[in-house]
This record gives sequence, structure tokens and C-alpha cells, in this order.
Amino acid sequence: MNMREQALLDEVLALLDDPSHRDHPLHGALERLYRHHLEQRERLERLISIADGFQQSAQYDLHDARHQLEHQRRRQRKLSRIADRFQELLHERNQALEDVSGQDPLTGLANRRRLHQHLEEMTDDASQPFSVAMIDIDHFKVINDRYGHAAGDRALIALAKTLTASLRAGDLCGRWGGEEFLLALPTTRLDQAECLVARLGDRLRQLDLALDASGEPTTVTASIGIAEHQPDEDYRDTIHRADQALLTAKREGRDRSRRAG
Ligand SMILES: Nc1nc2c(ncn2[C@@H]2O[C@H](COP(=O)(O)OP(=O)(O)OP(=O)(O)O)[C@@H](O)[C@H]2O)c(=O)[nH]1
Repeated sequence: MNMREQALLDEVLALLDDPSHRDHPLHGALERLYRHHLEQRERLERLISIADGFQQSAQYDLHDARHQLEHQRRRQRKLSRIADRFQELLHERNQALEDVSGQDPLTGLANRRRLHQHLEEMTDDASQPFSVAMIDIDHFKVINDRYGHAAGDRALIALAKTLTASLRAGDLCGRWGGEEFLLALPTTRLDQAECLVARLGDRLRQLDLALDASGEPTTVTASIGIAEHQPDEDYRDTIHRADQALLTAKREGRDRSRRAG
């Protein structure tokens, strides 16, 4: 209540208390008005105090909710860090297992590590010539884009099967990475390797990957680079030459093989 209001009320109360005004005709009405005003003021103060209470409790609730939300967020961030680390560990472990087993997990073919070991052994046996062939499936990205990654995986498995089924005993087919395969062909001169690779190219071309829902055959072609190991050559250099020949095959239009010089 402000001071002016209080002064007015004091004045009214003094008038009401003054015995000389007791018989005044407006005395009763003024007294009722005064009491009514006091009651109204009391009610208003109660309402204000209830509203204050509500506001305070709402502030507490809001503060509490913010606190809980922040706590939840911190927990979520921590959990997601743990999950990420767990994924990393799992990945590292799988990688380690894959390395040890020497097997590509998708196709079951020899992995890159195993191919290295194998070629190193072949190089050590200096009495035997050998050739390598690097095979890269043409436009494989289109398969993934058109039919999805899972279908792409199925296609790689089917291609790997076709490759291994077409090889001679003693030949090794491995997955060099992605949609690239490497053949290690013992006791094989470049001409023989070229014949073998031509046969493989035909088989791959004829393979229906059966990915199209309409029943239309899905086929692919491959580009292949071949190189014969040279005496005293590091097998990595032989692979490099096969890779260069493969690039030439790609450049010259794909679906063909090229010999390394
Ligand atoms: N589904 C699946 N796709 C793979 C895998 N590894 C590699 N790829 C895909 O193979 C495709 C390779 O694409 P590019 O390197 O552009 O080669 P490309 O489309 O075959 O074209 P060219 O080699 O130039 O004829 C990419 O779409 C990769 O995602 C795999 O393990 N699974």
C-alpha cells in the first residue's frame, strides 16, 4: 500500500472514530465502505502472495529441469564417447583378426597381407617364373549407386567365386581392396597369363549378378593389367607394373587386358 492510500485510510478512520460525527447520515455508509475496502485489500494481498508462491515454485521447477537436462546431456556425451571408443576397438580387433587369418571377410579370398606373403614366397623360389594380374571391375560404383551397397557386396562375392572357379590349382586369387582382385600365377609366362586372363574376362562378362528386380541380367566387365616377374625384381615392382598396365586398359576403354612392358 502506498503512503497516499494509507494517509487517506487514516483520515477516514479518524472521521469514523470521532464521536461528533457519529450521528452523521453518511457515517454508516462510510464505515461499510471502509470495511469493504479493507476486505478487498486483504484479498488482493492474499492473491499476490499466492501468485508469488507460484512464480517462485515455477522458477525452482525450471531450474531443476535445466539442471536435469544438463546432467542428461553430459551422460549422453559420455555414453556416445564410450560407444565410439568401443566401435574403434571392435574395428581394430576385426582388422587384427582379419590380418591374422589372411582372409578377406566379405569374399573369403586371400587378403592383401596373405597375397604379400604368398608373392614373397614365390619370389624366394627363384627357379620359377610367375606372373601377376590386377583385375578391376569396371564402373562398379554404378552397381552400388543403382542397387545399393548390400547388393554391391553380393556382387563382389559372386565375382570372387567366378574368379576362383576359373583358376588352376596353385593359382591364388586375392582381394587387393575394394573392387580390385590380384591373381598370383606360379610358373606362368606372360603369354600364358594373357590366355588365362582372357578366359577370366569372358567368364566375368557372362556372369549374371541377378541384381535387377525386373529379372534383366546384371553384368559387369573388368579391366586387367598383367605383368611377369623379372629375375631379381622385387615382387612389389611387378605388382606396380601390372597396376600401370591396368590403368592403360582403363584408359583405352575398359573391358580388356593389357600387358606390362
Ligand atoms: N558394395 C561394396 N562396394 C565397394 C566395396 N569396396 C569398394 N566398393 C565400391 O567400389 C566403387 C569403386 O568406385 P571407383 O573407384 O570410382 O571405380 P569404378 O566405379 O569401378 O570405375 P572404374 O574403376 O574407373 O571403371 C566405389 O563405389 C566403392 O564404394 C565393398 O566392399 N562393397
